[in-house]
Amino acid sequence: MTRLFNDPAAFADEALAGFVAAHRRWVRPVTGGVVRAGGTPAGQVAVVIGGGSGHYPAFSGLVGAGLAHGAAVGNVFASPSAQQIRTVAKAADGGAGVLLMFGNYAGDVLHFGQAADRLTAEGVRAETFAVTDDISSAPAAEHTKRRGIAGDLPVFKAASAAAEAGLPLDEVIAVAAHANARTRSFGIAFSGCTLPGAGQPLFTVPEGRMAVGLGIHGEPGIGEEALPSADRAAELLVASLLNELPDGVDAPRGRRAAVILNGLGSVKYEELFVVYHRVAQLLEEAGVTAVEPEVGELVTSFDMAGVSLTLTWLDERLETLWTAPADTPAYRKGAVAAPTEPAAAAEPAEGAETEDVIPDATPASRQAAETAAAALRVIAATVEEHADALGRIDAVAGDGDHGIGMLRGATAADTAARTAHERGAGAGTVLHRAADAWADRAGGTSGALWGTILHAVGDALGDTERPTAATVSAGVTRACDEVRRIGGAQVGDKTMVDVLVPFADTLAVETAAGARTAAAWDRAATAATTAAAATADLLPQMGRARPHAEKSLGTPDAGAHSLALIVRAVHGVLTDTTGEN
Ligand SMILES: Nc1ncnc2c1ncn2[C@@H]1O[C@H](COP(=O)(O)OP(=O)(O)O)[C@@H](O)[C@H]1O
Ligand SMILES: O=C(COP(=O)(O)O)[C@@H](O)CO
Repeated sequence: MTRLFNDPAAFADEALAGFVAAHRRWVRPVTGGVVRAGGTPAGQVAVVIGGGSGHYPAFSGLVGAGLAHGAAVGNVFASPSAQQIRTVAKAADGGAGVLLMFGNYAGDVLHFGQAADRLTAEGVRAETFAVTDDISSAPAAEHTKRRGIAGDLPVFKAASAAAEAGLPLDEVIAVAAHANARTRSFGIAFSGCTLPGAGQPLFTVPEGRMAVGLGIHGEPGIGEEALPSADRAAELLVASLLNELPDGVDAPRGRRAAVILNGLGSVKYEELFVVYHRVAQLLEEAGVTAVEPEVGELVTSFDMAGVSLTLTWLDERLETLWTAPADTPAYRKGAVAAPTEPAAAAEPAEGAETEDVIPDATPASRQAAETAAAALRVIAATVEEHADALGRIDAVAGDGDHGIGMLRGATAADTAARTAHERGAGAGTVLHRAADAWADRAGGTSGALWGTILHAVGDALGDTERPTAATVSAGVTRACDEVRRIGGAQVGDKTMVDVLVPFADTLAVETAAGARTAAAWDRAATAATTAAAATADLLPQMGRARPHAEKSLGTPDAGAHSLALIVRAVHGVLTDTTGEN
């Protein structure tokens, strides 16, 4: 249970403010997160890590000499937005490029990828790297689909130490890839976490049982077993990792490994030590030398009761990087060198980058903008009405935050759309402003995808022409193509794509047959509703729910369901404002 909070929606922001107040020796706040208080030494590659809140000390607690140069901090269990990541990276850039590092989650992949694109376009060389250490989240043959859990730390540390040693960006990336390929984690859980303000945990484990193969967002385990003794738990963890050695490590005997026994939030340190006692014995029996082991809370999940074991199979180079000094709020070892001259702080003052000019629009487009703004109003109201239910659907096999994220995004989009409309914007600009606000405020997978959808429709509508059924349909088709392109999901993967495709296709068919906008939209929305319900029979192949595929059978996909609710509600606006049907 998370007991101490004010407004649950403000929890992540308030926690970050308190963290900064307590750790000014190491960090300074910037828009979207924190950077090292002393800045990045000039000419050094900056490693910017990030992810959702709720995992402390990941990610802000790992910023400091020898470790990250900055951290982008998202809302609870949601990736930071591309805009947040961009501003943190610009503030951290020391002139030698930026490596953006994160755990492999759909939202993080989308937002960090978009941030890298924007940074590159602005002249800052930026690359991304996703950590994939959790062996329970996909088979070895599909290791690129694996999640990042406590293995984040040794991979971040290897890359950061390489940057600190003055290596150029390409070599820092190669170090990250090598460390990641040699890092494996496996975990067990005894109870789920309760998000601030939530009445119940994201999952429960029956008395006397444990979940095997935990996630760090309250995702239920992939299996369940009888609760073991501490020694049995240690045996399961060690055996699971020794069972899957990385390429280049033929046998454990004679090897050296960085070892992390990680508590997820409410397992006491003494319990961890009891488990580690047996872990250390087992590794020794297997002939593995544990190098500077860490036993404690390094990547958490609020109050989740669980523990994971991480091994990074070291070679000489990785051992040097693992044992290199570090000095951060939550992780310290050795003595770090005195800071060298930092690069000049590069964060632009908020709002100072470009003057906020609303592009010219024709009267016809400004009139259409009224409909667009009204649609955003209805979307926000619809999401608000269904937010709790969306969270419950998402909690079945995901992280339970779909309602929260959608509400943050839709509310921000509504405000941005209304403001732009009041300032005389055309339909395209209203939708672009709404898109940016949604993605920036919500973060997470759905934030990135809804930002993409609204942007694509805005592109099609523009600020000049009076939108027709054909331009609206073209915009929706474009949105559908873009979502498939950036997310990589296909129909049948149990995502919002299962609804977006029939919605776009029906709209196109009806429009080509001569239907007016509202009538075509009505039939497309009906197809969307049917398709959303049908996702209940699918097994998820993408996103957070994938490792828990069986659990999600019988429940529709959260993002598919919210999309269907939204397009149905928007039909009311089209009917009301155009009088068509
Ligand atoms: N690769 C993808 N392509 C399209 N949609 C996706 C993809 N991955 C996840 N989704 C959609 O995102 C929804 C979850 O959104 P959100 O709650 O923001 O997720 P998360 O908490 O995992 O970031 C899923 O229900 C699914 O519809
Ligand atoms: O949950 C996180 C990010 O993934 P999403 O896909 O945006 O939910 C975050 O807590 C870990 O980075």
